Amino acid sequence: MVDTSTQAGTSSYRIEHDTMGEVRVPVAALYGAQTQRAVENFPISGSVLESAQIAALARIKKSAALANARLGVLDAAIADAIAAAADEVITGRYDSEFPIDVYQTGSGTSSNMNMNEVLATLATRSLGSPVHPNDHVNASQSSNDVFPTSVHIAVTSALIDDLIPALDHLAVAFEVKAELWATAVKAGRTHLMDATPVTLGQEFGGYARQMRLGIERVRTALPRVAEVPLGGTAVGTGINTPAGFPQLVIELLTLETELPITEAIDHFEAQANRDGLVDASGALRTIAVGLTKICNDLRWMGSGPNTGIGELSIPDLQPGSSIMPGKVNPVIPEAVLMVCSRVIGNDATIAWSGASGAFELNVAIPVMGTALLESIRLLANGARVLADKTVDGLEANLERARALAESSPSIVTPLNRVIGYEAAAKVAKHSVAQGLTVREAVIDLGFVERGEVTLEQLDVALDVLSMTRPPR
Ligand SMILES: O=C(O)C[C@H](O)C(=O)O
Repeated sequence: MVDTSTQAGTSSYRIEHDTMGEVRVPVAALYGAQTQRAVENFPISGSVLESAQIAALARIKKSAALANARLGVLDAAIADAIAAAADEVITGRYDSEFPIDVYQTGSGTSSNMNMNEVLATLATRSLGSPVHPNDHVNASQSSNDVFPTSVHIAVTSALIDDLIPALDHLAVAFEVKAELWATAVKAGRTHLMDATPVTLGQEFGGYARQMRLGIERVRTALPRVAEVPLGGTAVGTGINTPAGFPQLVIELLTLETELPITEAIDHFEAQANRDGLVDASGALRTIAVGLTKICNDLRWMGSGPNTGIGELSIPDLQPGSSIMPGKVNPVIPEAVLMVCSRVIGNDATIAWSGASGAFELNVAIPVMGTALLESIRLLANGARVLADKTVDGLEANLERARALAESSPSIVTPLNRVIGYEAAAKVAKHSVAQGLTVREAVIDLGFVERGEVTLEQLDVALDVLSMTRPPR
């Protein structure tokens, strides 16, 4: 397809052809006419495909070339040249040859053709005879099965290799604190109002479990993300593939990626929607919702130093204010809160895009892939940063935490069973109104004098630590 002649005044370009005619392409580019058209058609976001997805596309092309050779569709030398070219692209050294905007054709055809053109150029060079982007590199394939498969592969890999280990790392950090603070009593709070006591260990154990459930949610979504449409070609029928192609190409792809990729059980389902991605994003949204709550808890507990709750000291990482000297802020929880905002926003994008299909094809796949890969990266990095730069270094202000627990009027609750709910409510209100402890308020209101409760009963009932361990 390459016309090596250059026109006067266009020496930095070469002329390429496609089925629509001639296109001027930068002289050194490995890509061809269709990529150049897409670059010019979609100057929208300035964001291109993630490197992980480019590598996944190249792995698919390599597996397809080898499968095609084995099934007699491609000459072995051409297939080997394509596979070798794909290996080079997988290293990332040619990422700049993939300049097409994410906001492009909804099937990802432009990016599929970009890969076909780059591999065709590299394979042509190494083979010394023409390798065609469509006839050879794209043989037995369509963008409609290849491009979504590349998203699913990149997402599967990122979930297994990045997100799950990062969430585990954060869960361990919470578990360490849960054990350390097993008896560190503090005020419970519901509706942001004083409630009965808990321990810091109980709260942090809850956070750890929340992260472990997040891992379970991701693991549950994984098999559906790893089920790929490759082999269905244009509409799921597998038109233009040799018999046995889907099974063989996916077997080779599994070896190539070392991921638990499986062939779609129903190629029409797998091609017509991207529910697996919507599902995975839902798991990420739940994790982001949980992390938002946890980061806010940490900020509240670390608020102060003098006018806040101050049960925790959050590690000082950097001066907080350009104007208020000595002020230090909870910068990591704030950063992670923004991560969560983005993940929740990306989930809305992914859900809406997931609905953007008709009949045999979804037509919002590039943005789904990019948003999902971004969410995974942000959550994985955010979880690690939160663990290493905040949770690990948290210190409990044990005396302050206990004093606040003891000052909660809700510690009157165990007295319900001794003096009744209504009398206990009077005690709670009296303690707040008069600035007394609950114990003092009980005595002040004459409950001991009247023999309605003994001092020994009071000591047992008002022990804040024992309130954190109700009999089971
Ligand atoms: O690019 C292709 O292989 C197919 C395209 O997405 C289409 O369905 O029109």
